[in-house]
Amino acid sequence: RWVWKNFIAYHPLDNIQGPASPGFFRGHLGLVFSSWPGRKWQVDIVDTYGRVVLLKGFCGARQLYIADPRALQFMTVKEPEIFEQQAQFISFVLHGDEHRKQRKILSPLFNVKYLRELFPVFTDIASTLSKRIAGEVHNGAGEVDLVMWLSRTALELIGVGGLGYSFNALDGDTPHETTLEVYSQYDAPESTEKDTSQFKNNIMTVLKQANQAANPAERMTENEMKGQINALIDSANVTTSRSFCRIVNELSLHPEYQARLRAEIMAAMEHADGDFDFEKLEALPLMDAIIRETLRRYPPLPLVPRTCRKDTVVPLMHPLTGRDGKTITELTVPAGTHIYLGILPTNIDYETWGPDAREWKPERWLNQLPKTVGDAHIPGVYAHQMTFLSGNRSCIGFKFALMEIKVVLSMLLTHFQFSPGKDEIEFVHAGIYQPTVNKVLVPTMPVKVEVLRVPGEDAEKVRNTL
Ligand code: HEM
Repeated sequence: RWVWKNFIAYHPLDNIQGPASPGFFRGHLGLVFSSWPGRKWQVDIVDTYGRVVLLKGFCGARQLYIADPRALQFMTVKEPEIFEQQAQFISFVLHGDEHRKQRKILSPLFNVKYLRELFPVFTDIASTLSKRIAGEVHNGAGEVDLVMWLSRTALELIGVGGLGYSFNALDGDTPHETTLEVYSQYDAPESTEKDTSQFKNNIMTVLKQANQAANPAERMTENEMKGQINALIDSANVTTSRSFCRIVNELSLHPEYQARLRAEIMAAMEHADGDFDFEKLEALPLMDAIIRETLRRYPPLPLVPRTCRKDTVVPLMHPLTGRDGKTITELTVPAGTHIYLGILPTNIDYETWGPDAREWKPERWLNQLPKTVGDAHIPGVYAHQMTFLSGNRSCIGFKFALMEIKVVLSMLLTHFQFSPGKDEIEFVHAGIYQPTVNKVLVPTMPVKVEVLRVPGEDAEKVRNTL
């Protein structure tokens, strides 16, 4: 029956176009998740076959790669319960009502009011980062591998900002606690020394309180709670740290934008007489444009996977041409089909963004966006892009992430000038993008750093560069 169903009988997806499978057992899996050609391959298949592509998974299983905005809207906003997340991937591993309840409980911790309170804490952490980087630069300029410091900063920001717990991640080579230690120390009275307890309402306390208040039969076990905390740290840490890396790298390759952004930040700071706060940071147009553009062009996650739970007809915005030459205006997706939601190809679609869609061009956000951007009805929660996804599984922490990026960038640019080091940095796909050099799959990002201002000292030299 399995052979009949999968290989002989008519299958509704067989009319969709796609590349030939490179092998029976792994199908295209090696290519979807490969580091080379990785991201480029995902864009190429959409360019070649259309915004829905038929791929093969294990033992010939049919899979779909989808980058059609209406289909993405349908799967993530209209029918997210049918197109469920695969548990082994990033994010909260809860489904249905449990997921909805948890999201509702946590939402207040990600709103602007709460983020405003976190601003000084973020600034402190970013300031420590500047000291650490300055400590690695001798004689005013040198190459620094920024990936380690930027990763540690992201960990510390989610630790203190999200969990009310300092990992001391910027304190040299201290090993980091496991979730188990963080979780149990958090309960213990002697933990107060490490506990940044001005944030009593952090994710950990809110989750614990909600769990205790729940009906005993519905309570999460301690292990499930730890799983949630782990998922949160994972979701928040690598995505954000890789975004820091990507933006710093782009600024090092585009010195004119780096100088303009530095001038924008310095002007706002001087105007505020050093009293730089959340609102002022939010109001910097070039900063916003650079972040939007980097996250659009280089989303840290190029795709997210889903599984279709029941036979469903999915509408399309862009009709496809089937293998039989006829037009397809909707897809019949059988239960059990694995689907990749194509974030990257949607973010850089020529029809939406115009002929410069694949350039890194922050200027587009400072001018009026083409009408086609609005007409595309991209369902994403942020800036017409799918980087933080859409619907009830969209990134709950995206405003948190944006504030982290803004605070870190403003601190870095008012202390340092970045330019390319001797090795070219290549961002490769390793589930998420990571910076590497010389095709070695170890996160590395050596960038030339010139100190413009020793942390804690006057900004005279920075002013002179403007
Ligand atoms: C630039 C940085 C970030 C990017 C690009 C990003 C992207 C995403 C994406 C694409 C998803 C959907 C995953 C899926 O459904 O399969 C997601 C979910 C999630 N993200 Fe983020 N994220 C970022 C930063 C953060 C931060 C800083 C936090 C926490 C402070 C966070 C917390 C979460 C959580 C908890 C979920 C699961 C939401 C749910 O299932 O209801 N993320 N993120």
